[in-house]
Amino acid sequence: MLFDKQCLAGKRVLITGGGTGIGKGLARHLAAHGAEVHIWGRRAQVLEDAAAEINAEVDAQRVHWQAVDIRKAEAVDAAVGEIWEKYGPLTGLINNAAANFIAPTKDLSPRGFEAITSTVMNGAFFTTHAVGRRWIANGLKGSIVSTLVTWIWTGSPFVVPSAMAKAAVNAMTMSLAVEWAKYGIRVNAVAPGPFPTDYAWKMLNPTDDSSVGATQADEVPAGRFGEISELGNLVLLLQSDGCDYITGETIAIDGAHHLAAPSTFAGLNKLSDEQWAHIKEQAKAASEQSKAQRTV
Ligand SMILES: CCC/C=C/C(=O)SCCNC(=O)CCNC(=O)[C@H](O)C(C)(C)COP(=O)([O-])OP(=O)([O-])OC[C@H]1O[C@@H](n2cnc3c(N)ncnc32)[C@H](O)[C@@H]1OP(=O)([O-])[O-]
Ligand SMILES: NC(=O)C1=CN([C@@H]2O[C@H](COP(=O)(O)OP(=O)(O)OC[C@H]3O[C@@H](n4cnc5c(N)ncnc54)[C@H](OP(=O)(O)O)[C@@H]3O)[C@@H](O)[C@H]2O)C=CC1
Repeated sequence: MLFDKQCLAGKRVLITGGGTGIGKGLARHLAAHGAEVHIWGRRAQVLEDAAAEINAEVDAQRVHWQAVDIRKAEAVDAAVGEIWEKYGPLTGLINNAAANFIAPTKDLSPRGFEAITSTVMNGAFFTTHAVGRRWIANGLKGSIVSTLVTWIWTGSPFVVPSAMAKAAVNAMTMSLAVEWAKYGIRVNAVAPGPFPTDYAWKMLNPTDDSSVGATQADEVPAGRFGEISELGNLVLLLQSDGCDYITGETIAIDGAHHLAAPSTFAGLNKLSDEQWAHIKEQAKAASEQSKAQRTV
């Protein structure tokens, strides 16, 4: 194990969308390093099962769950209040819940747009606000980390509501880092590349012909998908007291995926030496042809 098993002892971290995929992986990673973890989602059974699974692994009742729809501000505030009363103050928040699906933007209905943006943008704000205002009122410091996506820098076709809402949470990250630094509240984000998870892949790569750059390992310069344990290590560091001077940052963890954007020749990474030789042959032939026509 890279970090000490108890390095997060005394930390209490809320993870929205913590019952599945990346959120569940982060819950497992933080609990395995001594943190108390609270997970939220809209499916009680999924949350209960996830908490039981991780608690059995760490041999302690370290993961707690509440069924909360983060789109509902009052429910969010009540659930955060319940954590404070029943368990004590949080030390960290991970805004990880999201909704998304691929669709041509021209075919999106207002309700489809709303389903995604209200979860990603409003949900992250309501949760951040409910937790942050308690930290400020109680004179406590805290660490907020939001799970964004590299589309905040590049945009992305066919997932426009997600790209828009994640960009808004990036703006919240930079803005609150400045507004809340004086309270000792750090506000950062991570921007993962592709980390295949069950539900996200059903939404974003449902058929063979929907397999494009955003979900393909061979489009990542590092040549592979991300592993949740490495994302867990980054989040662990941001939730620890080890780097308190980092705030307002969104850190990409994507094997250089977004830097190899589709607007570049990044796709050529997959070509073999033989294919390159063929390309050179073709290009040289074209050059020779034009050379023959030169008059100066
Ligand atoms: C590289 C990876 C990056 C990963 C990023 C991620 O965020 S992965 C995270 C992935 N994880 C998740 O997404 C987890 C959470 N996801 C969910 O809860 C659901 O999948 C949800 C996103 C559909 C929202 O459910 P809900 O109960 O809130 O909503 P609802 O069912 O009532 O529909 C509302 C409106 O949307 C319309 N509509 C729906 N689907 C499609 C479609 N495919 N096409 C077109 N439209 C669609 C539907 O017709 C309706 O509009 P209408 O007809 O009334 O005008
Ligand atoms: N997987 C990947 O490659 C990447 C993922 N991300 C981001 O990582 C995060 C996790 O994604 P991933 O694990 O892949 O996908 P999942 O679909 O597994 O996770 C999304 C979670 O959000 C919860 N959720 C959705 N809507 C709400 C709501 N209204 N209230 C409370 N909880 C809600 C879901 O639970 P329920 O439906 O039960 O409410 C689910 O647990 C997301 O923010 C995503 O955008 C970013 C880049 C890449």
